[in-house]
Amino acid sequence: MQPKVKWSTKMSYSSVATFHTCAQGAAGGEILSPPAATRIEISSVFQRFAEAEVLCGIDLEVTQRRVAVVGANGSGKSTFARLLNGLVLPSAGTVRIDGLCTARDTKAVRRKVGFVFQNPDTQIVFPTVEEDVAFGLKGLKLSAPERAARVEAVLDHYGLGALRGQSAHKLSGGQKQLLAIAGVLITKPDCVIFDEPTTLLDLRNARKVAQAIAELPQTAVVVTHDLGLVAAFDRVLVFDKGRVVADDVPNRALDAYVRRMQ
Ligand SMILES: Nc1ncnc2c1ncn2[C@@H]1O[C@H](COP(=O)(O)OP(=O)(O)OP(=O)(O)O)[C@@H](O)[C@H]1O
Repeated sequence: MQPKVKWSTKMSYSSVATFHTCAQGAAGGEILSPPAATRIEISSVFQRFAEAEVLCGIDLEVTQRRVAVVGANGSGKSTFARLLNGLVLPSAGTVRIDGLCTARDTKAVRRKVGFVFQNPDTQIVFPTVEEDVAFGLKGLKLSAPERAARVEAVLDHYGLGALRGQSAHKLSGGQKQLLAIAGVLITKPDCVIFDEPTTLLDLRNARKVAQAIAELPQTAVVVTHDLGLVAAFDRVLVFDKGRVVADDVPNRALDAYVRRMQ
């Protein structure tokens, strides 16, 4: 049985001086209100790979903006994260994002939900910083000035403006992670999934990425082993052996996790 918690919708992020706001301004649109929080509905989800049952009957409704997923190695966290934008489709059950079914409406879900991988090298595909970040706009119907404005806004926001002509693969680990985040956010997804975004980073770069996540106006679901990262989140899900074994505000959920790991 998963613990039942009555959640209130609240916004824990403080900064609204975000790329989202900047880019809309740069592109000539309205600024002001952040997007509504994304509704994630997961009903009776099982995930099997060959004989292995990796997720065993997950039922969740998520409407908070900052949600962390923690748990032991191999407990199913990344698989869960991949379900949220249709990278993995459930063996049984349904995943809905703002009413869209990941199995049936996969393309629309992918447009809505961005995914930042643990290792930015897997996400960086173009030679220069500017080309790489602009790639996400390829499928969108934008005019050349709109494209240029979005690229400039996102590069400036993540401190990459001066590096725009540089080889993306020559960036530092932290700069690469920020580039990977920029490459996802330039498409303005409603929700962003991060799979262990700070694992490969030193303290300074981990802090930069944590700040980038904290500033997002969108919903963010973050898989992490970095418990400090999630202290100010709205909700923490603790996974163990494919099940959600605690689902609570950070201090209570993290206490439950630490007790399990002893
Ligand atoms: N595509 C796949 N095919 C087969 N098995 C898989 C696949 N993806 C994940 N698994 C298995 O599912 C289990 C859960 O993996 P997952 O990556 O979701 O765990 P995790 O909690 O994110 O682990 P970690 O903290 O180590 O990153 C593991 O045993 C893994 O080997």
